[in-house]
Amino acid sequence: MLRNTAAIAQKNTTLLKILGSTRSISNQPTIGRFTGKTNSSGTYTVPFIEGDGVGPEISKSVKDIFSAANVPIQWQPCDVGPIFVNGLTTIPEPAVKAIKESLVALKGPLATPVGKGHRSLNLTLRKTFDLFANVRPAKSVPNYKSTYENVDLVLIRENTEGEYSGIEHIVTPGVVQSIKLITREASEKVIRYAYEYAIAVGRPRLIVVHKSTIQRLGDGLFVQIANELQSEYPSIKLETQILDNTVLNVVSNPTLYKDAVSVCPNLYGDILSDLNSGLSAGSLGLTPSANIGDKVSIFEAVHGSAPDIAGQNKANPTALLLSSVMMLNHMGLEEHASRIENAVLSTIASGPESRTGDLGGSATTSSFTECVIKKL
Ligand SMILES: NC(=O)C1=CN([C@@H]2O[C@H](COP(=O)(O)OP(=O)(O)OC[C@H]3O[C@@H](n4cnc5c(N)ncnc54)[C@H](O)[C@@H]3O)[C@@H](O)[C@H]2O)C=CC1
Ligand SMILES: O=C(O)CCC(=O)C(=O)O
Repeated sequence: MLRNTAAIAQKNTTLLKILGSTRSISNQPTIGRFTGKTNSSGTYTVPFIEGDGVGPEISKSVKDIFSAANVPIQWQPCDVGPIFVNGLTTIPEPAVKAIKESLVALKGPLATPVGKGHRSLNLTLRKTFDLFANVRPAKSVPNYKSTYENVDLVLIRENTEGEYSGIEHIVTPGVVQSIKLITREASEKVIRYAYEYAIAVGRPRLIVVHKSTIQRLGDGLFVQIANELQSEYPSIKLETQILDNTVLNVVSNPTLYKDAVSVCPNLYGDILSDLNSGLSAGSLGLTPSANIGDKVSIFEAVHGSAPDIAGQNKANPTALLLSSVMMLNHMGLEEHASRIENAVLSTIASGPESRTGDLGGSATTSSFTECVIKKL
């Protein structure tokens, strides 16, 4: 057993030398730490919401790789099909109970009907468990050339309110009001988390991205709170940047953000993180994310259900795999995390025949998965 662990560690060190430093962060901020326990057989139970569209295909990839890597996790299928209570979209009680017990879950993409039916289940999950911070790292992959090189961006998005509050009404026919809600409570939670995250990962700058020149009260409060908290985090340099400026800077030279963590209100974060994915890989297929709450955290790819390629064995499972790697680090299973992460990255690094179509390769979801398993 010891010899095995030593061999794995040696293999990991060698791979890390080839691939550069690890992408997902094993140093955890002090807020939102995992407190779950293993069951009597030494494994963790983790609810798995496989999701819609490409969800089941990429979820199978994660399950096959975890099984081959002997990760001490027992998946629990988790159905979040919507239930309406007093006209509001809610998550079924068994799913809520399972996630509250496990304190962690992995989630595939969930599709949202446009303009009718249930409200977004993604947002409902974030609200139900108060997952106030959405961490979205976007990093270039070694040996995979895309338009930009050496991209290494970390964005933290407010995750429970802002433009996603869902407070809308018709004032009079032809006039609609959508409310962007910004509260001190939610803003303080995400900004404090962002400071702590910057310390944990050793990035000396925190950049608050905002548009308080126009949204003077809402974004103004967000910026004000960042300024107020600064004295508690003297090792972190706080900067404020207007959103349009950030967009220009990041597409002109993403390396300007290499030593920074950015934090912003909800919708800006949604859009900027897709931009960051485009800069790091030219595809959404690589970008993971963590939805962090004080007790519960849910890990998911940044991308959606990709209906255009669903059911065709074409989807890139990397974003969900790297989300699962973030989850393993969060749970303190760092060795398993780096083993899977290195196998995934070295598969992509091996060349076009082992990459999926979104990265210009010829691999299918399942052949990519087989390749990762061989590299474990
Ligand atoms: N967190 C979540 O579960 C999210 C769910 N959605 C939902 O997903 C549905 C589709 O949304 P879209 O706007 O089409 O965005 P999308 O992210 O599903 O797709 C955008 C483009 O990226 C490609 N793509 C996405 N994931 C990929 C992967 N793993 N491998 C290869 N290519 C990939 C798609 O083929 C498509 O061309 C909608 O119902 C939306 O509400 C959207 C974003 C996030
Ligand atoms: O729930 C949705 O349909 C989209 C959610 C979203 O924008 C996100 O996950 O970033």
